[in-house]
Amino acid sequence: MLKVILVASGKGGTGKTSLTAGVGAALAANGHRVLVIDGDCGLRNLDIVLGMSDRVVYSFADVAGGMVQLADAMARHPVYETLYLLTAPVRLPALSERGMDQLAKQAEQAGFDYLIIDGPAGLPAEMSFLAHIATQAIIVTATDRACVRGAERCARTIEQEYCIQRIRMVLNRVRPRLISRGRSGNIDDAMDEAGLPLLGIVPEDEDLIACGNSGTSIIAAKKHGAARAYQNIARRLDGERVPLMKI
Ligand SMILES: Nc1ncnc2c1ncn2[C@@H]1O[C@H](COP(=O)(O)OP(=O)(O)OP(=O)(O)O)[C@@H](O)[C@H]1O
Repeated sequence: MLKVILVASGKGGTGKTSLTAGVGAALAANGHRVLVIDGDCGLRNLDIVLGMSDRVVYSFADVAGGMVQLADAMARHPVYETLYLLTAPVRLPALSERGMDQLAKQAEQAGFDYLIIDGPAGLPAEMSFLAHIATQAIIVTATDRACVRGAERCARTIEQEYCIQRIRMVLNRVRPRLISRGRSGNIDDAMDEAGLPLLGIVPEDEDLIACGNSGTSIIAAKKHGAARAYQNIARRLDGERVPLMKI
């Protein structure tokens, strides 16, 4: 059965796109059929991080609006054959819940196991349409208190307004040295402040920045650091019990 996962955050730039690309590639590398959608209307960049800018023509809004079928609109990843991308429209489109339902239905009929939506930061108007089809959410946050507070607010709204019950948190850009010196919030404090179960932690990893710029998959490039963290998260999404990585 198709799992539809919304990746969201309170603040911008917390690592949603990097996580969507990394976890999507990890799930595909583990044999799943994965459709990733860039939900950041007007500010799309998942195609760049996936190295697929030259492959995208249609957006998810074209499919939801009935202008094109999913099978004709989605683009296949150059390395992972079971990973597909549907990009975001360049302008904010008129969306409908019915259109989004049709999109999810087509994804299910096409045999996808996962549909991962790289959502916009915060809670703009289009969020309600993206959240409408989601059955679970991942909130991505840094460990600093302001960011965690934003994550908590975002999670609460997603739960109350869009009725998504399964919401988990990923702590990104975790820097153990700063934590041990007391200069960065620690993992327990972040969990207490957000009141959310932890799906995973991703260490600060400068290779991510280089990979994102060149469109190289971090999963293909290395086995440790953020790549390992994304692999662990993919396995947990799949129901495996995987201990938190030591960083
Ligand atoms: N664990 C990490 N270590 C180092 N850099 C990271 C990490 N995660 C993300 N980044 C970098 O942070 C920047 C923002 O990440 P990303 O684009 O994934 O965030 P976003 O939440 O999707 O942003 P937006 O809210 O603007 O859509 C990028 O340059 C990315 O390479």
